[in-house]
Amino acid sequence: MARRAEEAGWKLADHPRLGKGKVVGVVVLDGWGEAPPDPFNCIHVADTPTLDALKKGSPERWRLIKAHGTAVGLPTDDDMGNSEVGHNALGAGQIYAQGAKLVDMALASGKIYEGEGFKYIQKSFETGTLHLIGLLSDGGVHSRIDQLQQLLLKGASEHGAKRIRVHILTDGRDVLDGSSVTFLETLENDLAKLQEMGVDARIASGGGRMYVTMDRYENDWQVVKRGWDAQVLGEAPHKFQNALEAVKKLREGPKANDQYLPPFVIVDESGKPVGPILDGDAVVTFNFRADRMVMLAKALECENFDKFDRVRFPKIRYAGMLQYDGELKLPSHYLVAPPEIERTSGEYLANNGIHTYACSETVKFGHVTFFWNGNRSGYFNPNLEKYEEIPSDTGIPFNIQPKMKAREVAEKARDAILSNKFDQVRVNIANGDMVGHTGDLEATIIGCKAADEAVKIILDAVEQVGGIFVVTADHGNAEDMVKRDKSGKPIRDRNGNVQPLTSHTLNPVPIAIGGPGLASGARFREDLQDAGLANVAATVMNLHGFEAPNHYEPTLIEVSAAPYLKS
Ligand SMILES: O=C(O)[C@H](O)COP(=O)(O)O
Ligand SMILES: [Mn+2]
Ligand SMILES: [Mn+2]
Repeated sequence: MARRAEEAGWKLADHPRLGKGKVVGVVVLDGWGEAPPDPFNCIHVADTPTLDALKKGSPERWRLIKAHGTAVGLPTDDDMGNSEVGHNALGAGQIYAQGAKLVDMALASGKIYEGEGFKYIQKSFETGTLHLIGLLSDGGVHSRIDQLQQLLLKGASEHGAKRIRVHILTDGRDVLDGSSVTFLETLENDLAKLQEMGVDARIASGGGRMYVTMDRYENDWQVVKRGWDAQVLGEAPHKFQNALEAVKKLREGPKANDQYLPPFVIVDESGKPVGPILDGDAVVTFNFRADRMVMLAKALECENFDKFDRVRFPKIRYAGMLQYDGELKLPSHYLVAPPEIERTSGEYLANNGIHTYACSETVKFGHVTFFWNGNRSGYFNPNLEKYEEIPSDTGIPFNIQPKMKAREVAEKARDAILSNKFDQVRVNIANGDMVGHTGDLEATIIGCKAADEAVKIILDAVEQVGGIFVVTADHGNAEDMVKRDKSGKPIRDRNGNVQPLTSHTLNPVPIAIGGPGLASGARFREDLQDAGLANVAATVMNLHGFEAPNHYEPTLIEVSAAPYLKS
């Protein structure tokens, strides 16, 4: 093994001051940023003694790091962080231009229309319909409406599409609830312009992203089926002649919101759906992010498919905005090549004999495995790695069960740490993020407390075996749950009500290191004020007793011969 690693350039140098053989517990708190104390900061309001103690510990072992914008490969510093880019950066130790940026570049240069993917779907433009399916918002996490507009207006119609049908998924998760109406108006406006130009362009179906289509990690295939029925078969419980009317009306339903709108189809005067997907059509899923599109990609592309009854499997030309799964090569056609994230810390550590255990519940399982490993789902070395998934609750919003599976995940991690079989035990604790996205403050406070308790279970196990811990997060969410004005004050309506912020934030996230196995002279450096998530991989490698490769973002820690002094 050592020889092979050396030959392929995978061998890591020994760290001059940090030894090997200590278990390193790596905890990623999903959606856990740092913000000033405030009634809408659910992390502050919640009882979180474990995380509080880490923060109060000392600046040598607790600090903040950037988790948004260019620090994680997003187009601008106005882009909030998200799990995909966050875990990519944490695991890869390098900053890659991410999907949003790659699509922007391909559109700006026009290269998107010269690529194999576009040329492939273009073959259907003469006689078939072009269907565009995806998340309609400017959230920039899974998709962006301006990319749809450019692809639609400039691209497809200028390149010969004569009949276009858009299948929308309303957001309210990466953007404010209720904003679906404005995005829809923008889209209708664009479609009207296309119609004036002689293109038969319409919305064909819709539904809320969390209830229709955008499930992930195979948590609930019924979500994808609901979308399939509306988009492909033209069948849904709600039928409207106009999409704006559909969304406005369906939002009136009890507990209805953008994320969970029921599926609807648009029909003509005779009640016939205006845009089912038929043989000979082209389909583009315009989300650039993989996790919540790859299930639909499977349904659209795989001959053998048993997840639900598709009823009809149309012969289409299908392309993803990006390729969503590089190993399965799915979809096989795509408009923009995904980032090639290489030489991740997981692969290095596997090549240097490190045994790794990774665990999360279903809704975040791929985050701590697939995203962490540079969008790769398998093991690097099955003899050294074990990935375990705890099934998430299905069919309910997470504010109903805000504790989620935090305790179960922590207990698995505890057992893995105590087993002495693993060098690294890595988990994602989902509550801050998943409950934060519901906009329900009370539930989020409960979720944050549950996450803190989970961290305690893991830190206690680390303590017991004389190990080391790293506790950090992938981006903010639960620390700010209200829409604010420019000065930071919550915006209130006439009745004094605030609008919950369901999305992620631009805030930095904490990172804490410690544990009895951590060398007494190890401390955070002071010269890396601008450090971000990509600096964590080198740090973790150090804690395993290795130097990080030169092309990695620098480690956050330094080790002096003498113990550091608490300030
Ligand atoms: O997919 C989601 O749930 C949100 O759009 C983003 O959340 P995540 O980046 O934390 O997964
Ligand atoms: Mn996340
Ligand atoms: Mn999230």
